[in-house]
Amino acid sequence: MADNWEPVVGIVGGSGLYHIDGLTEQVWRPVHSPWGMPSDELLFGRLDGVKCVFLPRHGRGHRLSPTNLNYRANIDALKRAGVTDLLSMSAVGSLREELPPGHFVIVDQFIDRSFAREKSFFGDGVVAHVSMADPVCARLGDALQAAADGIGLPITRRGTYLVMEGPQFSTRAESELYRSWGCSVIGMTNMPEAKLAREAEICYATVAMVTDYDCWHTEHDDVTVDVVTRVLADNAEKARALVRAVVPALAARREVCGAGCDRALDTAIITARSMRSPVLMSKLGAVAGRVL
Ligand SMILES: CSC[C@H]1O[C@H](OP(=O)(O)O)[C@H](O)[C@@H]1O
Ligand SMILES: Nc1ncnc2[nH]cnc12
Repeated sequence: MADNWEPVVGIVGGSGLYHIDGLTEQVWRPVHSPWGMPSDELLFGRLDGVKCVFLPRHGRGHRLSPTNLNYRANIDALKRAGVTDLLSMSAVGSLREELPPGHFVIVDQFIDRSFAREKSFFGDGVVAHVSMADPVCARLGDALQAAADGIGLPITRRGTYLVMEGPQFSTRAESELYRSWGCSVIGMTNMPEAKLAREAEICYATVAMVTDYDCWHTEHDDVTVDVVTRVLADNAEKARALVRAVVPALAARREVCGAGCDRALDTAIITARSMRSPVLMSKLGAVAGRVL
């Protein structure tokens, strides 16, 4: 590993989290991507001396819907910005009684039911298949757990996040179906974000912040934006505290990721070198340059 290797922590802020506290040397800068326009400029800065890059997932002012987010441009831009460790901060509905609004979950699995999104950097001309068996980085998950414990923030270590297409919320039958599948929380954005982070060899972890009980719970109102908004501000405060607590711990990383996220492409590309598309190869420079 190069002597000057330095972790860079990326934070994707979801609904309600449009900035983070305590960033020094702050500057918003556009990052251009061959995959199109990211959701917004990226906010560069330092937290306790650690390089950080923040991206509001839906753009400042929440302009972009989950379906229309350019997930590839977002991840490519974060990779270009040098991000090694990415924290996805996401509002979710709860599918379990024991995960009430205000509670946080460190997600460890996903079921991807999104269907109207570009899900890979690869394709005809450069075909690749990365493993998604363990879709989040266990090292980041451990660090988030320790940081949450350190600030007395109750957090659940494991859970499955069901990704729906949206933008409408689920029907009651869908909500009950996902509960019967054992899912813990539901949201609209973490896929293909997690898949693309894996393809880009960025360590990724999700902090799912519960805002509502979706529509299955007989003793709670069905989810609406109003219901969600009532909890968002509180959750955002806790999320900022968690980010501040975890970032210094991530700075201690001085070696390759034990979970292997940063080498995901070692065994993924199947297209013969002589047959690879020069056009796609040039777009893949930031994401896959290490192995191309
Ligand atoms: C405003 S409720 C629905 C909205 O909130 C979540 O967004 P994010 O994951 O970016 O926090 C959910 O996925 C929906 O996009
Ligand atoms: N119930 C819900 N369904 C989908 N996305 C959400 N984001 C917050 N609450 C949600």
